[in-house]
Amino acid sequence: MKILVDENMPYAGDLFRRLGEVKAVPGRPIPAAELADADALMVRSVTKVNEALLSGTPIKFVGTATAGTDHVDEQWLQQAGIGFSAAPGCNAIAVVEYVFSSLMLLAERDGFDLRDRTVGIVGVGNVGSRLQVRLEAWGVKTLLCDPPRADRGDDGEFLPLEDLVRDADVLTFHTPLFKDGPYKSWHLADEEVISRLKPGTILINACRGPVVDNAALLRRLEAGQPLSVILDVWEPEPDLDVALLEKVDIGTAHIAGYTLEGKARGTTQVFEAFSDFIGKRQQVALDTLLPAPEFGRITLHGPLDQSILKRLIHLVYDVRRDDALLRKVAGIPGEFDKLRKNYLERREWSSLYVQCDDDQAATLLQKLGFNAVHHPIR
Ligand SMILES: NC(=O)c1ccc[n+]([C@@H]2O[C@H](COP(=O)([O-])OP(=O)(O)OC[C@H]3O[C@@H](n4cnc5c(N)ncnc54)[C@H](O)[C@@H]3O)[C@@H](O)[C@H]2O)c1
Ligand SMILES: O=C(O)[C@H](O)[C@H](O)COP(=O)(O)O
Repeated sequence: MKILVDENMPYAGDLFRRLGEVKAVPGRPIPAAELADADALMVRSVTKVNEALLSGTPIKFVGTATAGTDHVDEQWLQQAGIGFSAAPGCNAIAVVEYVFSSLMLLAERDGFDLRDRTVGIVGVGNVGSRLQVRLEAWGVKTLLCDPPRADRGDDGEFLPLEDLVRDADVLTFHTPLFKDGPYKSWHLADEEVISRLKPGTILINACRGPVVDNAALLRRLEAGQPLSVILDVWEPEPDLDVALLEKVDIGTAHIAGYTLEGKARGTTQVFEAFSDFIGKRQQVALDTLLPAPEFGRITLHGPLDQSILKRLIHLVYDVRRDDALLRKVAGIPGEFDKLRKNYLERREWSSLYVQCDDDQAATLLQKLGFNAVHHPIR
């Protein structure tokens, strides 16, 4: 059995080799000749999976090691009898930590306490709900918008987008990209929505570029609308508008989900789904794959305040490194994808063991996702 895996899928070789012959290939585009004799295809979000790619090939299963699935024509796969699995939630923690890393940066730069701000979360799924939990653990008020969940009658107070636009100081988007249908999210933040944002609003897009109308956003910023903007995703990718990048406060190359843990979870989720599909069910413990982190252990004296939390967060991951890397190469063909391919190792907060002599600091850090313990420190 021949299994094609995207070359940007850590641990894929080691895992899929247990099931067959593995060939690592570029994802943008997948070399057509490799598909001619392959049985399974494991992709990332850069590969459009549809009839044009797979018709006439022997592919029987497609896995995408990503949360988003807008690059996959699931309806066609189903009618073609091709098995499919995504990796829901695999990188949700990474995106949450990206958002925190960015907000801590702006809080320090602009001199505000995050706990005095209200954060509007649009899309309260794997990412949005984890973001809500961590923000609330830190004492930040959140407002939630998720029409599909509201319509399903899920617990929680779900508000219309207009309310978040009116009342939130930070508006952060975490929806799938739906180009049409009842929950269309294409240009959810259009020119009208953007123009109604309060002065000083922080606008974040870490889901899919076209959820925010990039041309409209640039027009509003050029017209002097006072916003802070954090963009991890762009319309279009990889050829983002450099003029927009120059106007945003933080701009990165679609890497919000790129922790080692997030990528490893993505790979293991599709590996497990494929092993199940072929009737050779296997499970993988994530910690057997991951190396020791660069910073493994730290001691913290006394209580936790925003400045200390900011330093802890940035010790594990400081978004400025990815912002600087993108600004250096933006506009040069091929460089956006190269940044993503050669992404520097990044870990999640849980990789940092924090020994605290303050009980409350330890409890709070645990709630925020650090591996914290309360222990007297000599
Ligand atoms: N930048 C990155 O690296 C990165 C990483 C992970 C996910 N993503 C993107 O973020 C999206 C969200 O990720 P997730 O794991 O939370 O997905 P998810 O499917 O778990 O959650 C998405 C939520 O959005 C809601 N939603 C759908 N349409 C909506 C609309 N029109 N308005 C408001 N809410 C709506 C859904 O009901 C759901 O609760 C993914 O689909 C993916 O495209 C990006
Ligand atoms: O949908 C996702 O999971 C993310 O957007 C993911 O991080 C995208 O990364 P890629 O698949 O493009 O490497």
